[in-house]
Amino acid sequence: MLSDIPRDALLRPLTRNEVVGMLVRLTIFGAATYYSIKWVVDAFDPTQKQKSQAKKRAEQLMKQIGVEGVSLTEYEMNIATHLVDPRSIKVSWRDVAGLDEVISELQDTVILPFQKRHLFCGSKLLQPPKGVLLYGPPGCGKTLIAKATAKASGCRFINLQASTLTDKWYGESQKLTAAVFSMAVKIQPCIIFIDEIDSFLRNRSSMDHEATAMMKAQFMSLWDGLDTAQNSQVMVMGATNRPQDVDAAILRRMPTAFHVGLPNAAQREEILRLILSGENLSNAINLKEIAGQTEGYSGSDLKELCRDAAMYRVRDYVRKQQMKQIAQQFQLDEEEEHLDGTQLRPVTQLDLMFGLDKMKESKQATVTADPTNLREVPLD
Ligand SMILES: Nc1ncnc2c1ncn2[C@@H]1O[C@H](COP(=O)(O)OP(=O)(O)OP(=O)(O)O)[C@@H](O)[C@H]1O
Repeated sequence: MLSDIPRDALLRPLTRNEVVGMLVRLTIFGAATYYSIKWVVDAFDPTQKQKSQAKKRAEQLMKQIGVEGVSLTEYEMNIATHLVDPRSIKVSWRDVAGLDEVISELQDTVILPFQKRHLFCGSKLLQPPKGVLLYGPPGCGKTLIAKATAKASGCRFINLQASTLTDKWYGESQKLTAAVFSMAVKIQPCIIFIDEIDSFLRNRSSMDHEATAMMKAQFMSLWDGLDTAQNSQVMVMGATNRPQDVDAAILRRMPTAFHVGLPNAAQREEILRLILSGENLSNAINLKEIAGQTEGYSGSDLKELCRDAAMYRVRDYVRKQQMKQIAQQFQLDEEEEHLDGTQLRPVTQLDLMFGLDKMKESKQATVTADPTNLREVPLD
């Protein structure tokens, strides 16, 4: 084919127009190749749908919490799906009973530095902690406190599940870990909350997978980076039932630790009062008596007890309605006229006692199955 072109034409230098034309053709060809390859890769990527859903959700959440004009990487977008809008959190301090001391300390050490930033700027001694640990047995209010803290501080809140970082391909975990911190800095003030931090940052051992060990080391170094950035308003808040399983190096990074222990009798009474507030209670209710008989119960146990107690009157109501229908069938409705009401009867002391008995039985079964479940674990 080249032989058909006159020799002169091949040897003469290209004109300006020809060079421009060639460059344009090359650019179009390059762009077409790039987009075709991208389209094929995207079409065969099984996580593509997930990624675009995550992007949409992240954008929506960012808009909701009032972050605009911040551009996020693909990995930061993924982390952004775990953002919580403090205004959408229903829990406030009023929903936490019997933990006044913890709340007051949290207000001083965590919330104040976020809210009154100017008072903490001048002094190195007054720098807010970069890590806070809530520890204690299950069901005693750690998550409740974390949520109320986020609400009260007005900070952006990343509710990070360990699996978000760990259940990933090799290399992805490290990128996501980096994204947690870079995104938190972009949207600060921000609290990174990690529930069950022991499962994520547990004692390092020689058995650790290389990727896990690297991810932990990276997490710590990024965390330390927050310290050097004096003005950063990012805090890691961890919660655990098993502080003894958390890596010692991680515990050192959370010098401010709050023990959220099993409630004593007075605290149990407060929790019961809070849980039952708003319920229709009989005048003869004696919460002190129930509190006295629930030694070793967590707030969550007490809630379950009250739920059971409240259910007895629903069952009573349904049973009486059924009796009424049967009576009507036998034309006995005059006698059963008083059952016509649609109101539930008040919760009585007897209901609570029944609830307590049921709870005792189920606790007995749990203790037999796993005695370590209900034991309180000290920090050191
Ligand atoms: N101090 C409390 N005041 C009011 N309610 C409480 C309190 N403690 C626990 N509860 C009730 O128990 C439920 C469970 O509490 P929460 O999830 O905060 O416990 P937790 O300590 O985080 O438990 P886990 O370690 O199992 O995650 C709460 O939703 C709340 O209804």
